[in-house]
Amino acid sequence: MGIRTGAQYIEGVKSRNPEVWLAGRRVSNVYEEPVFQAPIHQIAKLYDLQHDPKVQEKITHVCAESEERVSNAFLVPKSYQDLEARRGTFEEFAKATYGLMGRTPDFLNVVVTSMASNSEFLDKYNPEWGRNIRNYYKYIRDNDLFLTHAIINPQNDRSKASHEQQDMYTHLGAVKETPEGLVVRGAKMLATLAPITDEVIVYSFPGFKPGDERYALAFALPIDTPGLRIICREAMQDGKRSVYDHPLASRFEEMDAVLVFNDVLVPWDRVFLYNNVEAANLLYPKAGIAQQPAHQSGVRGLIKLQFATEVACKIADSIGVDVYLNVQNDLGELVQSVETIRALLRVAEYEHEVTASGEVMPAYAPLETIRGLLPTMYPRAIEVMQIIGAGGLLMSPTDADFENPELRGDLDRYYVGKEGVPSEDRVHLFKLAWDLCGEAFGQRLLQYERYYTGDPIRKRAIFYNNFKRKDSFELVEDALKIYDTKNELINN
Ligand SMILES: Cc1cc2nc3c(=O)[nH]c(=O)nc-3n(C[C@H](O)[C@H](O)[C@H](O)COP(=O)(O)OP(=O)(O)OC[C@H]3O[C@@H](n4cnc5c(N)ncnc54)[C@H](O)[C@@H]3O)c2cc1C
Ligand SMILES: O=C(O)Cc1ccc(O)c(O)c1
Repeated sequence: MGIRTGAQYIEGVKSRNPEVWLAGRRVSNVYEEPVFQAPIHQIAKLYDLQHDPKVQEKITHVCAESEERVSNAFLVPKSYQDLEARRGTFEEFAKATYGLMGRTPDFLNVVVTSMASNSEFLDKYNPEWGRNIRNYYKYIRDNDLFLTHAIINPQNDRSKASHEQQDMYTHLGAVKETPEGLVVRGAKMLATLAPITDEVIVYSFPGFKPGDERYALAFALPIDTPGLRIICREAMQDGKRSVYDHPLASRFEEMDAVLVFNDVLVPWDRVFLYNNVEAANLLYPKAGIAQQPAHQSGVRGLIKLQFATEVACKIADSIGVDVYLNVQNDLGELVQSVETIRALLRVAEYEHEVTASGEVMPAYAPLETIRGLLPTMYPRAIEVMQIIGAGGLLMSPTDADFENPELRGDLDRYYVGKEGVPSEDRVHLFKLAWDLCGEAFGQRLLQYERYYTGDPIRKRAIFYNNFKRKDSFELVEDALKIYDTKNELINN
């Protein structure tokens, strides 16, 4: 089949009835659920983009193996040009959502592509695992599927390993083997967009300890698999809020969910790893998922930071405060943050690494630096927006107020911005800013930037330890050598 249209994606959503729970009730029809309507249509828009003649060549290619047109997210990069082509897809998808939706289909499509192309290390443990992930890659590529993922254990007692939790199946684990497959029980988080996806993939970041064997697993399933329960967090919009009052929150909310597996059968051909602590700990570093998906995260994060920066600049300009040095300093800092991430992305692409099989990956150090910096740069952009918007963020009336002729005169007079900025435009802009920096919707976007890639503190510590292990510290070594006054080496 190759690239799907938005209508085909929606047909898929309508054809399924996953067990979704929202605010205490079972959602009877995911497509008709007001909370999911806008995000479904945002995702559909991305599928339609793949058919838009203006960008089709930029974001898709004809796959040599299937001879069908597929997303560039399914490309196994072999050159810098392939990285550029893949970046094209990430960029167009992120621009269409202002970088606010992190788990658009391209993200997990890259994860699975990378797992499949680097799956050989699994053969040593079980040749079926590598074969299964390679077949799964072809399946999602050829059917252009949209996946969610759940890789974190629920937050119960983080000071204890999975096998030390109060209940053996609080964390998702294997219960038994059957001729048809593996039966799994327990919970995983935090499956973003789960209710409106086609499939779920489960794997883990490293950290398994001996004794954790039953929890060391990776697999994928259709999202409506019997026994799989999706428990949504509280929605941040009800699907009925005005687009004028909430220009972003009304459209771009990504639902997050805990997945509960009630003795779910995973067919053997969908098991990628099982009962093996060593293999599970190697999955993240060996299967390229530390690097290939971070390319998507970096491009998307750049566009989100750029968007927040533009919003901060526009609100400052609309009320004439960007004539002040302190405001220019804050806004200049945000523009420099954008430039920093942009430069790091280019370095990651230019200084790409080539694996033994010839696969090209963006370079680790600049990608990891992006991952280290965005969790503070994005919250800082939000803080600057709050500081510049100040009380204005809290004086916005609603579109209903603008529609009331009794009030309209006052609104036009007292909510006006600097010359040339009518009140309705100024209020609209401040509402856009409030969605980002005040609403629960915006707080989630901030929390996402802090944690989408794992705990930023531990990630930076790993980065430092890798640096220390590999760097030869030759500048310091050289400076410690003893030279005489003519700069001749006396003592090595
Ligand atoms: C908006 C959002 C969307 C997400 N979407 C997804 C998704 O689609 N799929 C998915 O699988 N995951 C998703 N995640 C989850 C994300 O991967 C985790 O939030 C992230 O890995 C951090 O784990 P945690 O939240 O369990 O925090 P924890 O690991 O519980 O950390 C909590 C705090 O304790 C500290 N801490 C915990 N353990 C240690 C330790 N061993 N040493 C030192 N300090 C420690 C941390 O520094 C942190 O401050 C999402 C998260 C957010 C916020
Ligand atoms: O670290 C990144 O930037 C991207 C990334 C890769 C794999 C994951 O499972 C994940 O949640 C996030």
